[in-house]
Amino acid sequence: MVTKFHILKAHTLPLFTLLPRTLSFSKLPNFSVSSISFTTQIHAHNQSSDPELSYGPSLRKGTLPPTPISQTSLRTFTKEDDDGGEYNDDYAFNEESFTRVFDIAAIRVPSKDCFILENRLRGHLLNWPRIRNIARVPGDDFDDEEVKKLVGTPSNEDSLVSLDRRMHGKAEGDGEPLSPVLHREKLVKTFDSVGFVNFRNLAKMTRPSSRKKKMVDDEERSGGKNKDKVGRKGFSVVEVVEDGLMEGQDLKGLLGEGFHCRKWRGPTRLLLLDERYSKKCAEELPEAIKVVLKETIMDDRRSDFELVRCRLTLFYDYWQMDEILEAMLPNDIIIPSAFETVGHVAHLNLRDELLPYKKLIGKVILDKNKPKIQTVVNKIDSIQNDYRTMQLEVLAGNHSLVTTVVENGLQFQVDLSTVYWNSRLATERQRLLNGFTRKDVVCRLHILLLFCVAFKLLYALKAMGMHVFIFMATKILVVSFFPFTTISLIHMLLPFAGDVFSGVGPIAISAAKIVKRVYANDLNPQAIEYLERNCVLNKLEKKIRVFNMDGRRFIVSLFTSEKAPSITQVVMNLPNDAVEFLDAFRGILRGRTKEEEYPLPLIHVYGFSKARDPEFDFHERIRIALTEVAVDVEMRRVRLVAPGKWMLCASFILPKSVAFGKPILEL
Ligand SMILES: C[S@@+](CC[C@H](N)C(=O)[O-])C[C@H]1O[C@@H](n2cnc3c(N)ncnc32)[C@H](O)[C@@H]1O
Repeated sequence: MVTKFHILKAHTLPLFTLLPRTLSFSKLPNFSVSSISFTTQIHAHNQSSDPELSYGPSLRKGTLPPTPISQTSLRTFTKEDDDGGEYNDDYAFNEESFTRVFDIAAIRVPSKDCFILENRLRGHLLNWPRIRNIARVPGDDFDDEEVKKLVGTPSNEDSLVSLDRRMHGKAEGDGEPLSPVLHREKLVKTFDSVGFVNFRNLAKMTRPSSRKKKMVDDEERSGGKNKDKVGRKGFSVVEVVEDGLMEGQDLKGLLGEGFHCRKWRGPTRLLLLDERYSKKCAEELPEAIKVVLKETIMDDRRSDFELVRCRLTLFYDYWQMDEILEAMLPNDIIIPSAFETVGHVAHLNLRDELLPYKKLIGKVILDKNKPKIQTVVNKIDSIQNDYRTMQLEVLAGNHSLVTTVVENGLQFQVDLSTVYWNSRLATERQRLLNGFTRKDVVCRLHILLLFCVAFKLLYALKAMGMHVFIFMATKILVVSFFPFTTISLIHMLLPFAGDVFSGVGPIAISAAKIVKRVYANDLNPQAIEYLERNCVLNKLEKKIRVFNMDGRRFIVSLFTSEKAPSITQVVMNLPNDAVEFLDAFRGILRGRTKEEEYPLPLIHVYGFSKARDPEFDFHERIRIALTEVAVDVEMRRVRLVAPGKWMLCASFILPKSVAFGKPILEL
């Protein structure tokens, strides 16, 4: 899977500066340097001072928080070196420098009206991505003063304590019998885990849900750092700075003399207003807001509105990956545009100019894509070895490259450091396998159906005593199905497939869901290990036979065995070299009797071509490898792998003259 995260764009605004303060090199594996230390110093801007800045949240707007950046947020990464010793990969990554504070205005409304008003005022609300227009602040559900008034003024300190205890559900000890709920709560507190054995339902009711538990765990891990943050992921917080915006300018001006600004009573919510109204007083707010609020008051005389000034703080977690990277990387660098994901691994292919920032990029990608992404790697070199494995460097996260990929409903375990895997080929594999269904099963089922209908007809004719017709029908059957003799019938009922370069089995295992049996082979013993695991993982081990040998030898041994007549499809997915292996098919059926009855396999071979006419070029190479003048090939472009370099798939029925010809190979 490829994740796009940014349109290529060099940033132009000079408001940001990344100051690679110290670049201390001593022990990095390939550079003979070990640590790169950066401190980002990103200048926030007064949100309203630059009219050129567009609407919406931006790291280039807002202000920095008043408190100084703590040293604890400067993270140091420690990892093991090749000899098992630890070394510091020290680069300071300052998450707090991405905190931005925005001054905004809000209307405090009764909670019962908030959704209706949100709908009606939508065009005038903040409408920032991932920030809800309706905000909550601590204490917006209760008015303690009001509750105390209702209960009566407590006479002394003891009764105040008692009142407080009751308001917070701790009624025990003040003489009142416990309510059933409080009684249950008390029971829960006094039970240990053994006690739950006798009270299973109680345990179920009181045990925190796994989600809640996870949130608590996260809270503990962050050392309470997120405690004061609100929002879905704790990435933002809204605080009321000033009640009643601007001295003496309450909503009377906005809503007319009949409106009296009163202290808030009962549950309330904040409707965050458009950032353009942040400094506006009540009179300056648009007419539309005034009309809506007036109508609401007319409908319900108890409704109150209050214009308040708020502070909206957005933390590191709020900003998108591209915003953070754009802020951190120097202005003249184009930030990475995409990465591929393989299970929990994000796979980058960084350009040279990005290599000094690779760890920073890795960390941002990891932070912004957790928990799905657990590891970020960079491809070090182009694929050059026989097993087509990639050399990868772990940039961030855990160092395990063993991951599980789900493709077309099947699971594949892979170790990216030892086996080949390419998620980009998922669609191609599916397309190829759709062809399997059509040609091997559907078409064969049609023929079988025809057989059944014909025999049923014969039976009916016999029952009716129409012997002349039986004779004629039998004759037609024999003539029309003459080519389908015993071997052909086996072939029809048991279509088998061969995968010469199977890797960990994405094609072989998917094919096993369609055909009767698959013979899968790979030269890489590690790939074979994972192929076997994946067969079991997908409960298809009974339908797949696994081989670990050279492709040529595999082709020859497959077709010299008694399974040969059943092999209907052969896949050869090793685009760099597969075509060179086609010579193995020459003479594979030589010496077989009943030559004309032998069904010939459909071969799918992949290849690359940089030629001007890639199809012609690839066709030529196929003909040369088979030493055959005429081969009827169906050719398809799969994808452009590099500028001017196509990956192609050629499918053709193995020509009889090749299969029964003189072998080129002596294995
Ligand atoms: C491009 S990968 C394709 C794997 C698989 N079909 C897939 O789509 O993921 C090619 C595979 O061929 C294997 N291979 C390379 N040379 C081989 C050879 N001479 N004989 C058999 N397998 C070979 C490699 O180990 C690798 O797993």
